[in-house]
Amino acid sequence: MTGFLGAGKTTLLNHILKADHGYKIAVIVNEFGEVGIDNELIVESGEEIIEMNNGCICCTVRSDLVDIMKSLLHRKFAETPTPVEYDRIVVETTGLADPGPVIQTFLAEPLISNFFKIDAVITVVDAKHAEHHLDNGHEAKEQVAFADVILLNKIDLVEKEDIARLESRLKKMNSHARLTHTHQSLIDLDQILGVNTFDLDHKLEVDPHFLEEHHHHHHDDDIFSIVLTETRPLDLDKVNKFINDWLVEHSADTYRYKGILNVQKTNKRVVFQGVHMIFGVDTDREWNVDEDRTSRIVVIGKDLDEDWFRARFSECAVADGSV
Ligand SMILES: Nc1nc2c(ncn2[C@@H]2O[C@H](COP(=O)(O)OP(=O)(O)OP(=O)(O)O)[C@@H](O)[C@H]2O)c(=O)[nH]1
Repeated sequence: MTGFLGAGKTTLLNHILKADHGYKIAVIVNEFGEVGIDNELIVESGEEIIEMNNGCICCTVRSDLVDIMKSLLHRKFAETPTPVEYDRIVVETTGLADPGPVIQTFLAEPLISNFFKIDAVITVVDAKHAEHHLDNGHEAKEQVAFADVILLNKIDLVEKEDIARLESRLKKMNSHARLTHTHQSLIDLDQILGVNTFDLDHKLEVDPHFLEEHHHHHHDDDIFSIVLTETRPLDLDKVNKFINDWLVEHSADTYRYKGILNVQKTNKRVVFQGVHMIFGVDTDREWNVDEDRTSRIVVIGKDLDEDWFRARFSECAVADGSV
């Protein structure tokens, strides 16, 4: 499962985990940024969820992916203290991952290619922001080009003629993939699980060299993440002001942001996330008694003004530190 930052991958994953499809699914999630927030946003499902937060699945931690797959194999078939049952594995890549090297990892390692089959490369496309991302970087293009199934998501945010223009652009980039329009990544799971549409010849047409061992993916250095933390409770009015100023001054450079905030006068966690100008703030569960209530925001973007974010976030703390 791939797709640019904020396209709707975790939303799709949650849809898969909540649905009544009868499969046991193991999930591997790779997140961009040093602090994992996705794990907090994935629904409780009792399925095995393995996080990879130490780097990008398509380059620096490809060997970790191999180790995780081998360990899943071992835990299914050998007698181990931590057995796990699954019939399928869903891998959610980061929004900046190039799918080619990830696919290559599955095919190049004999133990993995003997026991696992790639069912489909599913690419979620953000109908609102895709044109900007396709125009400004190579990752979004690769993700579309390598897809077997494309979810053209967030159709609620765009006009019909914009969807038609984007759809025709996507079809020109990849005529092989099946394309479906979605809202909140809601798709009939028969269209994405057990579809057996992975086509190696198609991938080789996209990139004749992608199976070569030395293939190396280079991320644009100007896209990076910063993590903001604050141990003091936050004042909601100040947070609102911070977010307003952020959207006015920095929405173009902030590709994706997610945060879990400890706001004064509420015992619930405040979850804040967005993509460029489109953002949402909501409360979710209550903080657990022993839980560390440090507020954390991960911001991923282009040439981020780190000093501005740090200074402004620290001003959101309540003046006297009261809860
Ligand atoms: N309006 C609208 N918002 C959506 C839709 N699908 C997802 N979202 C929202 O878009 C934001 C990003 O969704 P995620 O599912 O977290 O995206 P993602 O691809 O996992 O993001 P990263 O893992 O950070 O790359 C969230 O706030 C979602 O609630 C949709 O169809 N319409």
